[in-house]
Amino acid sequence: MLITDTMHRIVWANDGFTRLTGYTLDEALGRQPQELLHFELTDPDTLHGLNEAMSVGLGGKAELQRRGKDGRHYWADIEIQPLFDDAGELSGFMEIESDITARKQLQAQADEARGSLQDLYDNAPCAYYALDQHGLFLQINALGLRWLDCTAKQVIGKLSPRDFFSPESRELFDAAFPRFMREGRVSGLEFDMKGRQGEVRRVSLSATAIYDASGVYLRSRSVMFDITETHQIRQRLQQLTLDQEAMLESDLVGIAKVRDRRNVWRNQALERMFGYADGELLGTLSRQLYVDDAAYETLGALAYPQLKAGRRFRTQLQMKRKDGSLIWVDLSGVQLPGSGDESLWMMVDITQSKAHEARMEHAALHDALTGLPNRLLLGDRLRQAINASERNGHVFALAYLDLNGFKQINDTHGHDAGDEVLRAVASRLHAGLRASDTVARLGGDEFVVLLSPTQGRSEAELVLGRLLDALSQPITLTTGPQVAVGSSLGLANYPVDGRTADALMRHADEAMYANKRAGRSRALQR
Ligand SMILES: Nc1nc2c(ncn2[C@@H]2O[C@H](COP(=O)(O)OP(=O)(O)OP(=O)(O)O)[C@@H](O)[C@H]2O)c(=O)[nH]1
Repeated sequence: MLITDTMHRIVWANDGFTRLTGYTLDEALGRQPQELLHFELTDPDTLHGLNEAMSVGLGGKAELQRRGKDGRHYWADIEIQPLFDDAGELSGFMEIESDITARKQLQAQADEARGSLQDLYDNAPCAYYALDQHGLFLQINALGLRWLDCTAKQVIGKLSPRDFFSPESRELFDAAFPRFMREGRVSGLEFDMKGRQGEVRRVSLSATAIYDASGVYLRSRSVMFDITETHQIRQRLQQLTLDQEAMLESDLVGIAKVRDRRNVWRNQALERMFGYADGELLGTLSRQLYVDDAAYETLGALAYPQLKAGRRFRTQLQMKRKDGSLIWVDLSGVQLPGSGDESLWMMVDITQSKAHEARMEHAALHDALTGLPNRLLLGDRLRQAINASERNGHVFALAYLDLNGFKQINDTHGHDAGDEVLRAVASRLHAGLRASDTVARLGGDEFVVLLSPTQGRSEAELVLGRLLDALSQPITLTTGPQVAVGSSLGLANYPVDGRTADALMRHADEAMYANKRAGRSRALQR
């Protein structure tokens, strides 16, 4: 404690002053406390306010930073009171100063701790908030506000998280919040939340409830994590699993996982495709799906080296159903990565498309009316015959055949009757030949017979003579009448009459016309 005169000069100080500042009374006398104990970090505004008050004869209170005689800084709590003489005139000031350094230090530490907690609270990677019993925000950290795109003022006491939720999430919240208030805990609830600017997040919420002494709910302590990315990945994985299951359970593709050629997994489509009951193929050897041992061994020998080399194996082959019937299968296999010796096989029943393919191929190469090979297939067979004869020196014959009087049948009995005659001619020609011979219809009433290698020309002529005999027999139409057609024939022998398909055809054609012109209905002249 000290006393100053009106000029703020120290006129008295007690022992406490000496203990606090280090200055003796003698050293202090006549000096101003400000000059004696001034410390530059002292808040100038506080000091100024105090001086102002004293200049008009008032006292005041302040917390100031001081420096003692030994240079030690300390915080002082200062209370100044004006002193008056008997006449009521201001005679000086009494100053009571106490050391509050320890308290100030504690306060500073507490402020710092509070600051770092606030920092943690605001910048944590999650939203922290508290909700009152109506579900309204009592408090929310900076990140939470950022997610909502709101200021604290806009939400505290006014809004609830549910105001930012999708309709489904709102329903979930409305059901969960009363239960949470009763049970005091909720964990990992997921909501879809949308900030005011429209940014959508998936959040996971956990909270504990705080109650007063009588068990009345006061507030929540809630934490919300942004799990948008995890949620998206989870959804993608789910979709992928669904896709995969759909694919594996596809009705069209039979799938088997195979180890040591045994089915360790299969889908139902596989069993359906091969006529087995559900589960019947599980654990069985794949041998039973093959036509025979040879097919099974051949497939294994072809496929497994490819699979081991990391390549996909694919083929089309006939396989066997449980009832023994055969199906065409498009089979592809691949080694399963990281599975040791397991491979995955996919099988598609292509029986129908194979049959369709065969029909298309037949249609492209055969005459629709008679079913005989057409010009295209004849050309192919002819070239094959030439190649074979070039290799082995055999001879063969080609005959061009054209009906006579056919137009008349059409004109008299109708086009259907004409068709019937063409079919009858085709069947007679076919019946009169060996399997290795070819009879083709070029169109209209023109046919070509390709005889496989013969012993000589006479043998060919013998066969053709029989054919012409057969053709000259009357044909009874389904409508009743009998008709007869003649035929002119021209022969070409390989290699004497030509070495190419074109040359042979031309020669036979010309020979046929020559015969027709000469009126030789069944002549065999060249
Ligand atoms: N019904 C039927 N007639 C056909 C078909 N293709 C061609 N024609 C007919 O067959 C007839 C062939 O005529 P031509 O070659 O003069 O027959 P042709 O009376 O035997 O006389 P030549 O061959 O000269 O001896 C024509 O009237 C064609 O319209 C067919 O697929 N079905």
